[in-house]
Amino acid sequence: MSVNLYPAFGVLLIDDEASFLRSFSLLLETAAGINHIYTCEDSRQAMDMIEKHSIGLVLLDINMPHLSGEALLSEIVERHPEVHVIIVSGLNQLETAISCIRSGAFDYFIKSSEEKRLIDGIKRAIEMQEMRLENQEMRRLFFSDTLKHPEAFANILTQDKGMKLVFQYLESVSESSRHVLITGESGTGKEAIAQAIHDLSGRTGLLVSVNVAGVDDSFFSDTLFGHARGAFSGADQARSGMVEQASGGTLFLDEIGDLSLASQVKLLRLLQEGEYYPLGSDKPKRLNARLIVATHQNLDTKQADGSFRKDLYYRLCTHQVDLPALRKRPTDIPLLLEYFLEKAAQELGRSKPTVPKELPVLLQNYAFPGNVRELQALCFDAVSRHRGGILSMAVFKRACDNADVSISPEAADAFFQYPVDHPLPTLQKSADLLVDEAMKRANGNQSIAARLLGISQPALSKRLKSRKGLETPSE
Ligand SMILES: Nc1ncnc2c1ncn2[C@@H]1O[C@H](COP(=O)(O)OP(=O)(O)OP(=O)(O)O)[C@@H](O)[C@H]1O
Repeated sequence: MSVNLYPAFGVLLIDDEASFLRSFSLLLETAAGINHIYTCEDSRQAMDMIEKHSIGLVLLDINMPHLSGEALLSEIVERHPEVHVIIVSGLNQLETAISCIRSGAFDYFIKSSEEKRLIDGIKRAIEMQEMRLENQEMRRLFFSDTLKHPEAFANILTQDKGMKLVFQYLESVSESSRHVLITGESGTGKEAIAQAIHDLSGRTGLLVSVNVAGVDDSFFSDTLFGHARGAFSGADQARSGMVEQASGGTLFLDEIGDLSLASQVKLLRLLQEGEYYPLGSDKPKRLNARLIVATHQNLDTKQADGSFRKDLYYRLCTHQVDLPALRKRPTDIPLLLEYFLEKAAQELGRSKPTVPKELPVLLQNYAFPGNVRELQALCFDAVSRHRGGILSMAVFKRACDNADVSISPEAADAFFQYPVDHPLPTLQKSADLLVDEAMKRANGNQSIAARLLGISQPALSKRLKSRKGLETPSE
């Protein structure tokens, strides 16, 4: 069975004491889940190992025969400045520590250091190295404008630049062990993106999804952490929680913005400690899953009104993507329309209907509060009612007619930002400007423009004709 390696790069332990190498490896694996480890007893072979095994972090002893730790440190810094080196030495000498740090060591610990301090220092170095690699990957993707694994996004159709940047960003952080926060309105594809992140990560475990909206605190603990036998009346059997089921894989917590404050504390503790206790058990278990969380809520507002913990937010937001609403990516609408009509036709065992050419234009002027999910549902509804010939627009028009067309305060503010030093346009002029804008948005289609303006098509046609008459120069 293949095992997930953490971190993605190799960690090389160099020490001439074989027994120390064994116990140190064991400590790194049990206390920090680090299992991508190489060991080296003869410091003369270290440079070859660094090159052969894509080493990103070296944990180096100082006192060694043949080639001392200080000499090796200088060589690593010169030939592989990208590799972080932490000195883990039996020597408790301030001078040596200062000299190593000056020569380029990332940190210095003595072997008898408190275990937690040592592990925290090593984790810090791993995080820094992961961040450096992510930045490097992001730069590469930014300049090449290509994806290494487009297949991971095969189910997320888009030709929107913003979405493509999201894909590139996710590819560059895919191998990181750090958590990802996905925000975006309902139906924008957050769950589909979580699946893509999991596929890209190469993790061999499962993607386990839990919707935490409306879940009370004890149900949350039981669902995530599981319980021991006899933990409460009715717990006849021990049951593993979702954290364990996602071990070696990804745990996806959807609707995290709706999590109760009591459960937020538990989630924070899980992330801080990296371990948890099943209900009724005093044996801790390690968190061995990557966490992805998603919400359609505005977490800034929720932090401001005290309903979402700031410390939890900071833990979750190391990697964050915000998915644009469908109305903000109008070029995706024709693409998704074709895709969902085809899919609906296949599932309903029919041939795909012909799309009237004004349908994409109509939909590009609709706000889509339910985003991609809503478009998908409309397509299925339209195909199921279709009786041959050109697809009727009735289903889509009904959705547009039911839309809330009230202007939001922000839109109203933007609309009335008319420079105070300009004279106001007359009512007639304003109406003409509105008509022009509607015709532009409707791609010249009068019936769609009339809908946008809330008037009938003949009324719009009359208005346009009378304007033409006025514009014709008199002889
Ligand atoms: N770009 C896309 N291409 C194809 N299908 C998509 C795309 N985006 C979303 N979908 C589909 O739309 C539906 C809704 O997507 P998804 O469940 O991922 O949204 P969500 O943001 O998680 O919604 P919610 O906030 O309500 O949980 C799914 O069936 C998904 O497969």
